[in-house]
Amino acid sequence: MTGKTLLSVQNLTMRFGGLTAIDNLSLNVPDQAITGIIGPNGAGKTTFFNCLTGFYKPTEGAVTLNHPTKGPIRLADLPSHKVAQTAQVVRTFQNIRLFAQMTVLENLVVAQHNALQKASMFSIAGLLRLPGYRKAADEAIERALSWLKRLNLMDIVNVPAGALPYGTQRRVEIARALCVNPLLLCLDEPAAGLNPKESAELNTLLLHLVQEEGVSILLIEHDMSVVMNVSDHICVLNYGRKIAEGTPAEIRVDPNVIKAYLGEDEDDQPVEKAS
Ligand SMILES: Nc1ncnc2c1ncn2[C@@H]1O[C@H](COP(=O)(O)OP(=O)(O)OP(=O)(O)O)[C@@H](O)[C@H]1O
Repeated sequence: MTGKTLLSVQNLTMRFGGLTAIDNLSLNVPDQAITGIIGPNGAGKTTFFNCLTGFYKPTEGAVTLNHPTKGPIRLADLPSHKVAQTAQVVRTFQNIRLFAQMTVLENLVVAQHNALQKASMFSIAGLLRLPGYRKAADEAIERALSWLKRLNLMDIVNVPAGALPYGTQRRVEIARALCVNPLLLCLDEPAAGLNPKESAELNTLLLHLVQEEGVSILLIEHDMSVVMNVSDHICVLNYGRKIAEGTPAEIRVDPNVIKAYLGEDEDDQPVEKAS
């Protein structure tokens, strides 16, 4: 952790008609750390990500990314495709969104379409394969291979994504998001569908990304074996409101959290897996 705040959320509210999905949320997301976002189903976690990444325009409030070289960027001022490019805030989704028929490498290169499109001058240079476009295409492949190496995925470079085991597909999704060079990586339930061994491997990967690669992570997760083991800081939402914030040790014993989430009826309990 650098002690700096990477993302400031101030009085964020998102309403859908009469339903308040995010209710006056304020939160400081630390730089080079993992911040867990937990809460029962419908608490507003994914809506929060949708507000960050420009998919929704918040009803009220502001989210500011404190960019190390560009200064403060108000995310709501950017069109959604610029949030990744300019503010370097990148997300993954609850359900896997890889192109199943494409190889792992192709999936990672396609993710860099913004840079390639710019270099193609929106088709002419690309069609003629002019040097500027070729350079951008080579760099996209190099960047993809570099992340695949760092994430130990080189043995599946040419395998169609759809043929991979579920846990590996999740890893490829994270590699693909990293190709966009995020400062803040927003992961929406990356442990969903993973077995305990895969969850433990995910923990190692997330800690590596923060400690060795300098990425900051916002992590929505129901799997407590992941969120409690890797988070530096946790924010708990319930009905769109922040009901607690603190270290994993503080959150585990917080009476409001136990009542609203951790201590629910057996059927609704978040997944506690041995790691
Ligand atoms: N586009 C939308 N239109 C109307 N209501 C919405 C919309 N998106 C989300 N909601 C509602 O906002 C509330 C919060 O939903 P959200 O998906 O953010 O919760 P969540 O905490 O991510 O839940 P889960 O853990 O089940 O993924 C829910 O009541 C949901 O039905």
